[in-house]
Amino acid sequence: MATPTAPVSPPPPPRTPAAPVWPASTRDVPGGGGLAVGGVPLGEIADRFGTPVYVMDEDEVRSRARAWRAALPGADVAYAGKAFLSRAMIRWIEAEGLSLDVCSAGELELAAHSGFPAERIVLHGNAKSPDDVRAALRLGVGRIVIDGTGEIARLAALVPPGARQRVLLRVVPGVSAGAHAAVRTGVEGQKFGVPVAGGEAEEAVERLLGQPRLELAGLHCHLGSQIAGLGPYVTAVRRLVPLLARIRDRHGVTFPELDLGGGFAIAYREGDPAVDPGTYAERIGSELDLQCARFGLPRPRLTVEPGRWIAGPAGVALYRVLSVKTTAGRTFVAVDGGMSDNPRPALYGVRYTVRLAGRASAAPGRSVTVVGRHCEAGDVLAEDVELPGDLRPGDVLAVPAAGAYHLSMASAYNLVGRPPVAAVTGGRARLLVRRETLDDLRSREVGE
Ligand SMILES: Cc1ncc(COP(=O)(O)O)c(C=O)c1O
Ligand SMILES: N[C@@H](CCCC[NH3+])C(=O)O
Repeated sequence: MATPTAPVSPPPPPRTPAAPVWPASTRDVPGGGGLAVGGVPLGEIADRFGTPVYVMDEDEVRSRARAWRAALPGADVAYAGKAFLSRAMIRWIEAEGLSLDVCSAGELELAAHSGFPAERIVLHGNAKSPDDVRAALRLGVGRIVIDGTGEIARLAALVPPGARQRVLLRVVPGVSAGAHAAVRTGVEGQKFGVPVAGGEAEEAVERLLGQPRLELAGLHCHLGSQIAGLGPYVTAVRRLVPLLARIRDRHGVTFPELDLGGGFAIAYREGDPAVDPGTYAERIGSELDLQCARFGLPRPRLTVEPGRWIAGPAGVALYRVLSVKTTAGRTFVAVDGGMSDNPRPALYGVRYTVRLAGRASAAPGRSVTVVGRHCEAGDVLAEDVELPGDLRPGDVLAVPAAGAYHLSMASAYNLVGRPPVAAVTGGRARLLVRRETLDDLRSREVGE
């Protein structure tokens, strides 16, 4: 009788390596002083600028920007400003040689007034307002991404006679990817782009090619956000290159550019996978070569649009503990910020890790839930995290991976005012953006 063999399970898919959650400059302060980032003790930052406060590690931002440029020589790396934008951030991105993706006249004007070259700016938006488009044309942005067929004639009509605006067409390749349904933009049935399936994209290309004031330079797609694997990007290339070939066959046009968007995952908690730019470059680059060779197309210049990957891990949010309360067997540590400065837990169910930052503690840890100060039970930052048992009001807590989509999505909920941003580098901290004060909020009240 044959010996029964153990059932053979397929080999596990290759996992993206775990990524650091804290900026590379994070250290323990000697003598029990807690944590430091960029050479500055976080407790000192909390005392100097107040809490909540967002700390951006300038060197971390710059090295992350450089990582994408180094991984993709010759490609265009456009930082997606929606993740976090401030004058300093714009200057760092400019100095590192990146382009900038904006999606409103507000982001665009801030970039232009901060000296960012307009030709390196890409304007996005599924519903660009007349102000957005006018600002883009006045400032001379390099590319405008067309999101729908209805936009084509409207935009062309605003381009002054004799001028030509370079555009890309945002297409939907039918690829479902992203950490939450709300951020999956690569599939049909959501508001962005023009589907490849069913010929809609080809129809839009035809219309664009018929507009002498628009210069269609290529296709764009953005699959979604917080995408940890590369499979979706490979599939997108496999769908977009055949579309490029169909366009070439039908219209005799070969586009010089292909923009594959952003969406690269970062780690929010220890052990989370993240995208590695080098691996992306290798995998997507070789797929692009393969598909282009297959269809006899020259390889277009690639654009990528990382937002979160550059800004997220460079940011640390600091809060002060306001209360520690044990109720019905659970301990809640409430801090002086929450869903008004970080709506991500409430929007996408994301949970963060937290550390005591203002001092060291030898007290044994206990499991607590860190909550915000807002009027909702869902205002939770971190669930069942281990923090020292002697945690008390006044302690400073630090939340990592806080540089992207926190402040840029912050609100004035409960009229607490948005936190300031301080940059750290080389042992020094400086204020980039001041706190929104109650006077700021009251000054908007102009009627009775
Ligand atoms: C068009 C476009 N490009 C780039 C990004 C940046 O995404 P992420 O911050 O996930 O890299 C976004 C947002 O998801 C986007 O909508
Ligand atoms: N705001 C989302 C990502 C959406 C990206 C914008 N296209 C987040 O916090 O994860």
